[in-house]
Amino acid sequence: MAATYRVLVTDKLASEGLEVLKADPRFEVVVDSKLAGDPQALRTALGEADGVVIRSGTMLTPEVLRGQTRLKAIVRAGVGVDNIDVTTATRQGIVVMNTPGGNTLSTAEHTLALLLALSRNIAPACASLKAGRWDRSKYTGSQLAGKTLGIIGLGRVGQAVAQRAIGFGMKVLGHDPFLSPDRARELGIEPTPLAEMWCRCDYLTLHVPLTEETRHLIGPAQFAAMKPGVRIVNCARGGLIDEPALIAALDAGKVAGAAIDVFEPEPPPADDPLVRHPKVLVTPHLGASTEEAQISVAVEAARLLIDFLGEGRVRFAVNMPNLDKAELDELRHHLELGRRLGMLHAQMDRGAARSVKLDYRGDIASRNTRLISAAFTAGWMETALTESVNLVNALVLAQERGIQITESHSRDTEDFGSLISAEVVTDRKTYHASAALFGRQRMRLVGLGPYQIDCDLEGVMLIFTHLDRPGLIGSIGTLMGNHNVNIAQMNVGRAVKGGEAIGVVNLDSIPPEEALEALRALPDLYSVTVIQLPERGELPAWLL
Ligand SMILES: NC(=O)C1=CN([C@@H]2O[C@H](COP(=O)(O)OP(=O)(O)OC[C@H]3O[C@@H](n4cnc5c(N)ncnc54)[C@H](O)[C@@H]3O)[C@@H](O)[C@H]2O)C=CC1
Ligand SMILES: O=C(O)C(=O)COP(=O)(O)O
Repeated sequence: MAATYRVLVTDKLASEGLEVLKADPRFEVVVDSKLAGDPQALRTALGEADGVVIRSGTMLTPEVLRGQTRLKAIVRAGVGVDNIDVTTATRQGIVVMNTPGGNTLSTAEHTLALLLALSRNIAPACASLKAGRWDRSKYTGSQLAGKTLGIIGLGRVGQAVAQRAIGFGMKVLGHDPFLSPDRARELGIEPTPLAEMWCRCDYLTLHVPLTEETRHLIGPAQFAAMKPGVRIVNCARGGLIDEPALIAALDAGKVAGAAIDVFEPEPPPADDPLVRHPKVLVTPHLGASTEEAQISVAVEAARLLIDFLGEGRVRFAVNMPNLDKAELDELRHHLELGRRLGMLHAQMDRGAARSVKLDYRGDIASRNTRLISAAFTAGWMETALTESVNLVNALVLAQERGIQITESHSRDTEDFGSLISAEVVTDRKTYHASAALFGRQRMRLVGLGPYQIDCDLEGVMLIFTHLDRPGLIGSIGTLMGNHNVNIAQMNVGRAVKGGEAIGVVNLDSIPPEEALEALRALPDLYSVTVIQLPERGELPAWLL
């Protein structure tokens, strides 16, 4: 059987992960770590891949990702996604996933290893002895027990470090805006504002992601506020510490020592002053480099890709809500209903969009409606945009265009188990349409403008407004027949007898232009629109 999906692996991945991918006949695996150092070749190779697995060595920059049309998934075998331009990936409709948890313990242990090695001068003492010296007093260290450790970032790694430091008899202070003070106390950590942390700690360790907000979290002002003789460990990301400011603080004696596992850039230049500094202990980004962590993240990365590309299941995505297989199976038809409603709106009114209001009623109101709104938006924008729109990027693309997509929810419905209504405001008009599923998957249009209607939301639909009078519907039928266009179904709706009414005719083919001209010339026919939707059962690739 020929493989369906091509997966590129551009960083060193444990063979156990590669085996998981290779064992699935749907997957062709291409391993090429040279690509990580060649952005142009990487860009070209990604053009022929459905998924890519990376670690921290591959930079997925905007230049590499822009314009990628085949690539659907990026999996980071590890935690930090700062080497991926997630914004560009999202705009391109590419899901970005990571494997949190798999390397937590190894990273926490490495942090403790650095903390101990720094305090006990392990590296210089080892080098000295190997050079033939027996220098015991020069390498007198400092004990961890009884000292205060400040942890910035109390996520998985930060908490695991806290637990271990407490085991060494340290007092632990912590700062994390997303951990409640009560939970921190339960973990034995004293929640502490950053300003207070600097002046109270003998040791500081960082465990936050690198973002625009955390870049240079520690700079000259923070070093100035620190307790003299503080020791610093960084096993998170190089950009978190302003490196020249750290060197100055080390030289001034304010900081007694630093242990650094991560750099900016990686690898650092051979003459990097921080790497060469005598008070700095360095390792080459080894936090996650244990056999156990590497097997765990590689196997998990492979499973994430198989689940996503093979089954449409989204786990550990950083740029879209997670979606498991059962939920996707259950929501699939509602997602498609939302998408078709969006496609209908786009064709009913081609004015400049201002806002969209989606109203969810009944059972569907308690489901993941944000995804249905994304599906609506994808359907609504897909013909207008050159880039492909899917569940990942639809809401972002709308937001970038200044279009607000809002939702309302209500458990009550009058006639339907679940009802989705969309109101789109453009510079021309405000248009309203509602749809519901009949049975599990029959998609029905049940409201158009002020009218109730009931017809299949599929294929070619001729929608017309007209005066509610005898004979008009018959002449439309005759006209279609004369042009050899077969009518599959016909439905009419009206607000009052003898007033303006709406008609929806499901056709087997698109009527020729002469037929439409003849229709428009019929007396008492006010508007005619031809809508083209997917046929019954047809789903886009991203919903299969
Ligand atoms: N050296 C290595 O090999 C490894 C490095 N890492 C790095 O460690 C970081 C943490 O990993 P995990 O603990 O697994 O991630 P996590 O997502 O569980 O924890 C990150 C924590 O940082 C907190 N945070 C975010 N901004 C903050 C701020 N401004 N101040 C204080 N806290 C803030 C978050 O609320 C979260 O609790 C990763 O983002 C990655 O950069 C992770 C694994 C291996
Ligand atoms: O998981 C992370 O964030 C790490 O920093 C580990 O990086 P690596 O996969 O070892 O290149």
